[in-house]
Amino acid sequence: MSHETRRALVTGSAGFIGYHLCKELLDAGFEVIGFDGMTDYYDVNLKRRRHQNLLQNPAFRATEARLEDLDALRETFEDARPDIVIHLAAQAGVRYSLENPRSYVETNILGTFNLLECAKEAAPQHLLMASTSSVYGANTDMPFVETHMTDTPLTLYAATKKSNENMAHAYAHLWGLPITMFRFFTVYGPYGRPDLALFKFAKAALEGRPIDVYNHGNMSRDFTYVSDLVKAVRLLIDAAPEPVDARTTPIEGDTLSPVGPHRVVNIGNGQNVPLMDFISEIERSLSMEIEKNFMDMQMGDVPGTWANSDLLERLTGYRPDTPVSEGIDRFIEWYLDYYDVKRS
Ligand SMILES: Cc1cn([C@H]2C[C@H](O)[C@@H](COP(=O)(O)OP(=O)(O)O[C@H]3O[C@H](C)C(=O)[C@H](O)[C@H]3O)O2)c(=O)[nH]c1=O
Repeated sequence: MSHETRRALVTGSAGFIGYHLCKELLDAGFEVIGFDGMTDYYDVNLKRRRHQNLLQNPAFRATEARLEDLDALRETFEDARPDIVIHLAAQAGVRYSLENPRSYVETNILGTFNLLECAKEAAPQHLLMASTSSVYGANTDMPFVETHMTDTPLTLYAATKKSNENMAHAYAHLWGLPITMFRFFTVYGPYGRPDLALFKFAKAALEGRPIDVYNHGNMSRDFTYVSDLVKAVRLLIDAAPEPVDARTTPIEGDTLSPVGPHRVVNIGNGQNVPLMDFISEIERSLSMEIEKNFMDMQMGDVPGTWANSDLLERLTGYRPDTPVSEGIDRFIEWYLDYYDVKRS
């Protein structure tokens, strides 16, 4: 490996987005050090398989430990000596935060605090961390722009992610640590999380069961294809927020903090797709009609999301653009193969 090789530490490397990001970084020539708690929020075998796939590449290695385990995290940082840190490990999921709120505080608040402390000591060139479109909460002014109000979270999940944005701001200000926070919009694709709508809908349909459709289908999402998202993250690595005294030309609509190298960026597809259209695309892809069980709005859910991705494009020259029809086809192809589904 050449001296030029950059080392990236990725937390949540066995997770859905982490897995795809590690692949993207390995393809781009990074040495990648993964860190994952392998929690049993969903099927751990899927997480194991993702790590196994990554381990095929000699430039990847990983530690299995929880973020809450400060000693293990510190040891990983000392071993990795990362140039770049990408913090994706989290307790994710909107609705599960009503069932098990404590896990969000433990992983997202305490775990992220540990991560920030380790990053402060390791002083990487750039720390990039995941936030979520859920921070827009009760805001209905769409598309969501990064400068919109995010003071009305509807779940503890959103509240912990907004706290992460604020904690990161304090560390950027106090210690000069360059931090980019990305707000992800409903990510989907192969190797996706089993609790996400696409996975649940495809599984139920193929097993001949009805799907639960929330708010009687009157919802919409900015569904973002995972390969687009990880490409955006990779490009943002080289767009670190500058220190306050080294700034040149301002960027229109930038969220750069006036008191530290901290910026927030939406990563979304820029399309507001009605839930029923998303379901129709799954039916088209599977060539079958799916039985629907229409339900009321779920507590804490937001009716719609839609990203303004102008800032991402100004920073990287790129904006996600995979249509849901294409992304769903790629997911279904993966699902049928991975679970060895025989169709008549
Ligand atoms: C699981 C499920 C979902 N839905 C609806 C609810 C939404 O309108 C849409 C997509 O739901 P999904 O759970 O895939 O994604 P979000 O609720 O947007 O949440 C996800 O994206 C955000 C950004 C994160 O930050 C969360 O971590 C992530 O879980 O389908 C149903 O109608 N039935 C179902 O069984």
